[in-house]
Amino acid sequence: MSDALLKTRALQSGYGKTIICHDVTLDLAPGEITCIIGPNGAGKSTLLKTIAGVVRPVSGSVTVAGREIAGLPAAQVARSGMAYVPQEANVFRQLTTHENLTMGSWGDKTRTQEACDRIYEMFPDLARLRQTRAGNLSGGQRQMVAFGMALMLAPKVLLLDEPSAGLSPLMVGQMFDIVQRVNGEGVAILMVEQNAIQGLRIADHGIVMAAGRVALQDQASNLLASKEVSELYLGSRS
Ligand SMILES: Nc1ncnc2c1ncn2[C@@H]1O[C@H](COP(=O)(O)OP(=O)(O)OP(=O)(O)O)[C@@H](O)[C@H]1O
Repeated sequence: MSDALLKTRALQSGYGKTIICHDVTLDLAPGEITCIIGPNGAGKSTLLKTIAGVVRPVSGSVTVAGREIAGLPAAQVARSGMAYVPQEANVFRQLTTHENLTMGSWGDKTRTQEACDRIYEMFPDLARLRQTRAGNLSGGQRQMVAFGMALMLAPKVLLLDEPSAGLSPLMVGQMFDIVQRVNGEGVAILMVEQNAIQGLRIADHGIVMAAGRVALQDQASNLLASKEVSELYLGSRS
């Protein structure tokens, strides 16, 4: 796919001398959702961190809109139009919701306020909790603050590491609705999800990672329909 917004080519990365991600090649087209699934320890989070610039690649390439970003520091990666929501340690606990949202903003008060208003409209809970310290929020609410912080950057590509982790079943549904809404506004999303069935249901494409490699990639609907994928990775559907 030559018109992909985000591409990785033969990407390798890991920690110290240990290579975790091997030869990862993937494309994310504009406006699409791709969901990465796979067993614990498969290297899904490491892959996302590598694309985000948090873990340095050993070799290979990452481009956003044709611009090479592999090996750039995370702050420069953010300027490429890509935002990353990590799974943990993703907010400043001493700061309020509102302070978290506005801390990375660009100084123009009107634009910052407009961006905040959009986030508060999307996450009514955050509007209600705007003066609450993030440390006093639930895990799910903190996840929403982190999501909001990423959206303040008006990204073209959003990397989400397990957006539904730790959420109640009701909030999982809400979170996936929000992911779809953000995508509906034209943001391409690469998302890691343990909640594989729900993640694939809202995705265009799916990637199965196993032992640090892309084991399978296909349209999400094909992965959902596949007996092999279902038996190995999706668990019970009941
Ligand atoms: N900071 C680190 N230093 C060293 N090894 C790490 C580090 N983070 C992860 N690993 C190792 O890398 C491997 C892949 O971990 P990773 O978190 O990327 O997998 P994952 O597919 O996201 O798993 P999960 O679904 O459990 O979150 C694991 O063996 C893990 O122990």
